[in-house]
Amino acid sequence: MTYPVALTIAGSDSGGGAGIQADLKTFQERGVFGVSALTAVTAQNTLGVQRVGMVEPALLKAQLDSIGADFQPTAVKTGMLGDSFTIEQVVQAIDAYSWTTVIVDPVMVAKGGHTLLEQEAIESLTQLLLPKASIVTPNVPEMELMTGLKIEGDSSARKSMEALLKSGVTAVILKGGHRTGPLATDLYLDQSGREFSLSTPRLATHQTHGTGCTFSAALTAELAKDHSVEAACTVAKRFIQAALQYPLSLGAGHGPTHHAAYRVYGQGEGEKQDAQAPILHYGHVR
Ligand SMILES: Nc1ncnc2c1ncn2[C@@H]1O[C@H](COP(=O)(O)OP(=O)(O)O)[C@@H](O)[C@H]1O
Ligand SMILES: Cc1ncc(COP(=O)(O)O)c(N)n1
Repeated sequence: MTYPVALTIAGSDSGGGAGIQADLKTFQERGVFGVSALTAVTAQNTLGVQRVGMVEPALLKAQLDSIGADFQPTAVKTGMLGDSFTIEQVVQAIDAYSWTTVIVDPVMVAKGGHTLLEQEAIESLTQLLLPKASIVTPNVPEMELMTGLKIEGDSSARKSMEALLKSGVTAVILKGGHRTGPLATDLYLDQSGREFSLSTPRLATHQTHGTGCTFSAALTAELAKDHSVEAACTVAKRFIQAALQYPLSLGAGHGPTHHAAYRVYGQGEGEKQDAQAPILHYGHVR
């Protein structure tokens, strides 16, 4: 059996908690070989983003072609894409190399408020990239920007998921980090009408830099190993919960999550049973 390969197409975070760095650390933790194509370089730390430079288009294309010519990634993840032109290039590579399992984390704004996707590129993302995607994993602000619908409760959350499915994406996971309440609940809905939710206790922490990248990278790794969508979502939720629960306390701002925590502190099995294991609910997303 060949070792599974996962590709991340994303920006570099010099602070190591988000972006390409979070993705590759997570891929390694989950036992897949990570390859990467950089879209942008950010000068960034736990205090914020100090500078952003896009990778020149020909160099991005060369990276995608190098990977496409020599590897067969069984899952591909996108993170920070920056602008419309980059999105178009990514779509071309998906077509050219027939990458079929594509997870889109629609990164738009960093936790510190810095814009990571031009406003005008949101339309390219929903119209060009989402029709090629297996799963899109927006947080609440990203969902509101993509659909133009305000999310105030569970019924508006569900409506916005239905609206986003019209883009042609196979499945939507609406992440619950930006909502309130005792549980951090992620909602899943797909084109076939299958739905479930994953809940864990909401942790009181500011060490949340890169949560979205880490969650979607864990999801991508599990799908690269050909695990079912449901099993992959469950592992991703456990992985991010452990990463938030056992912080490293690095930096003076929004610190990174602990990418090794799931392996080191518990995987919700046997003796290592994790009290924070997610509650999986099937049926109607309220
Ligand atoms: N305080 C928290 N406690 C527990 N889980 C959280 C917390 N914040 C975020 N999560 C989880 O982390 C993952 C990423 O969600 P979110 O923070 O909304 O994404 P993003 O980084 O894109 O804003 C989701 O599974 C979400 O439920
Ligand atoms: C290169 C890069 N990609 C993604 C994020 C989003 O992560 P977060 O929302 O936690 O700031 C980021 N800050 N930097």
